[in-house]
Amino acid sequence: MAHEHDHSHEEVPAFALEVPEFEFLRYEVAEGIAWVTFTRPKALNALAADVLREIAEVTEVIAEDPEVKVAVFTGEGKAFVAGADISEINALKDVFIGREFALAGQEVMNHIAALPVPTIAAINGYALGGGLELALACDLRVAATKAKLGLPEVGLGLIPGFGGTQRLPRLVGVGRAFDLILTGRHVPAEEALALGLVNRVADDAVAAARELAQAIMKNSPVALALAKEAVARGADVPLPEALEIEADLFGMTVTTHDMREGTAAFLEKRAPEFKGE
Ligand SMILES: C/C=C/C(=O)SCCNC(=O)CCNC(=O)[C@H](O)C(C)(C)COP(=O)(O)OP(=O)(O)OC[C@H]1O[C@@H](n2cnc3c(N)ncnc32)[C@H](O)[C@@H]1OP(=O)(O)O
Repeated sequence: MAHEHDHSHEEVPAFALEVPEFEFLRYEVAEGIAWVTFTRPKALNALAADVLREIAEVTEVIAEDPEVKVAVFTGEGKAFVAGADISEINALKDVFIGREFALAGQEVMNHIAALPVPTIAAINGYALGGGLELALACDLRVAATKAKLGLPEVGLGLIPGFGGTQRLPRLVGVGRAFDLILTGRHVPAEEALALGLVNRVADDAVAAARELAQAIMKNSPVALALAKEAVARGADVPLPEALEIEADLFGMTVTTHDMREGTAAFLEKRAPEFKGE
C-alpha cells in the first residue's frame, strides 16, 4: 500500500483510542473507572459553550473505550459545576437562539444519559442550574457533606433548560421538584439525600464515588449495560410496553457468557469471573 503521508503515529497500535486534548476538563482512566474532572475552578466550572463541546467529546471517548466500566464526573475546587455560563446567557436575545441554546445543552446531557456504562456524579461542591442538570443526567449522585444543590434559574429570570424541569420531577416527584424549581434555593447535601436527589453523602465525594464504582464493577458489565438500557427505554413508555422491553432484554442476558458464569459460580460457591460478553 502506498504511503502518501508521514505516519508519525504509526507506532501507536491500531486499537489505541485517540483521546483529544481537553482545555476545560481532565480525562483519566484508572482501574476501569473513567474520571472526568472539570478544571475551570476560577469560574466554578461553569458550562460555557466550549466546555459543553468538550463534554460531548469526552462522552464519545468514554463510549468507545473498552477499558471503561464506570464513568465518574467531578469538579476541581469548591464547585462541581455552578451552572451554565451566565455571561453567555446574558448575551442571548432572540427566542430561537435561546431555544437552540437549551437544545444544545440538553443534547450534551442526553449524551451523558445515553452512555452505555454506569455513570456517577461525584458532587464535590456547588451543583447549581446546568450543574445539577448534568448530575441528573448521570445514573447515580454522590454528594460531599458540604455540597449545595439547586436550580436557581428563576432568580435569573430563566427556567432550567438543560433537562432540569423534566429529569428532576421524574427522579424525586413533582411536588419535591417544584420546591426546588420555584424557590431556586440551595439544598444542603443531607436534605438532598432525604429528597432522593442524591444516593450517598460523604465527606469525600470522590472517594465515595470510587467505592460505589468498585461495588458496581463486581457485576457483569453486559448485565449492567442491559439493566441500564431497560430502565432508560422503559422510563417513557406505558407499563405493559416497558415490561416487554424488560423481558426482551432479560432474554438477551440468558445468551451471554456472563450469565452462564454468574449462575455457575453461584451454584459452585465461588466468585464469578465476568468477561463482559
Ligand atoms: C439552562 C441552564 C441555566 C443555568 O445554569 S443558569 C446558572 C445557574 N447557576 C447559578 O445561578 C449559580 C451562579 N453562581 C453563584 O450563585 C455563586 O457563584 C455561588 C453561590 C455558586 C458561589 O458564590 P461565591 O463563593 O461568592 O463565588 P463567586 O465569586 O460568585 O464565583 C466565582 C467566580 O465564578 C463566576 N461564576 C460563578 N457561577 C457562574 C456561572 N454560572 N456563570 C458564569 N460565571 C460564574 C463568578 O462570576 C465569579 O467570577 P469572578 O471571579 O470573575 O467575579
